[in-house]
Amino acid sequence: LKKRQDTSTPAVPYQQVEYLVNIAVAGQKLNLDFDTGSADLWVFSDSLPASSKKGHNIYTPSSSPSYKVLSGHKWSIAYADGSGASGTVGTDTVTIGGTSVTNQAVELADRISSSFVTDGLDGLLGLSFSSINTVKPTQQKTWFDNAKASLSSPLFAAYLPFNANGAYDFGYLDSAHYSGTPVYAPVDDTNGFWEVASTSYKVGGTTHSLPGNTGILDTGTTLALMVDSAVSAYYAQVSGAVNSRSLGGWVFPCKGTTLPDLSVRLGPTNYATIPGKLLNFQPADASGTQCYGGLQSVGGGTMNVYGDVFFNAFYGIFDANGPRFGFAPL
Ligand SMILES: N[C@H]1[C@H](O)[C@@H](N2CCC[C@H]2CO)[C@@H]2OC[C@H]1O2
Repeated sequence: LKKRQDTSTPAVPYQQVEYLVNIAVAGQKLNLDFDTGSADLWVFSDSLPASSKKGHNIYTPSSSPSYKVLSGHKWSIAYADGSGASGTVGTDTVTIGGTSVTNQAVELADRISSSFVTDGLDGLLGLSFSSINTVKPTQQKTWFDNAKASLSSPLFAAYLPFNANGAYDFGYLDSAHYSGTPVYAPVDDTNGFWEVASTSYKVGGTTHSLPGNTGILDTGTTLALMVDSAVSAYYAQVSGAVNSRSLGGWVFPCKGTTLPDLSVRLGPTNYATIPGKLLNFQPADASGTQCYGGLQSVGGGTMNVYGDVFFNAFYGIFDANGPRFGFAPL
């Protein structure tokens, strides 16, 4: 984090697990999932049932002198993966790296869906545009929106290398986190996402067009999710690949498969090439004969989702000036 007075503070340390980042809400340390695909900052709170709280860091507003209730305010969020949470709202001081935001809306979960109990996270920190924040009756701003004026540049970057510790850099680009020169694509924030045009892709030496398609850059999504025509064209290059209903998506033989690279167009000019080796997500079954692809179907529509498998190959720069999205190989 670099603030205007340029005090140099370490990049925010973060753990590989769910790309969690340890932050302080009024001095209470929590592991939050930094999510560029949503705009709510919510935490496990002491109003959750004991069974849900097991194994989690819990934010207790009663022990925070700076906490204030945002009376009459509620939130409720449903995510694309079917999970969800809801509760009440307050404000407190939220510090990430060296930057503190006072009066940050902190959404207290009094209900969470089951997947959150077993996940290693204590909540989410939304980094999309505040226009999709779910707090009612008065919509609230993201931590980045509140912090950006005090950062040396109104930007943050995601460094999420495969199987290694990473970082979120707020206010500056860390040259140790990427190679070459970043290229940029204009962002359309109409839907509240870091959304760019994504009108073609390349696989196996062929360029395929995706008329009218876009892509959102979403650190909270694990895989790359594309429209069916692209997913089919990709796995047509992989012998033995099948779209398995029982295994929940496209799988292929773990042994003997060399996956092709996937190049996706971001913006009017540039392609980002995800190496095939990053597109083998994990064994799909206990026997380990079938492997589950890192590229899966987004279902319907024309909005592709570039999740963590993208960031395993590229430093992602989320720049409010524009807004624009930049990327450079790790
Ligand atoms: N932006 C994403 C969000 O981050 C995801 N999850 C929601 C709750 C935890 C988090 C990680 O599993 C979910 O999948 C796609 C979209 O919604």
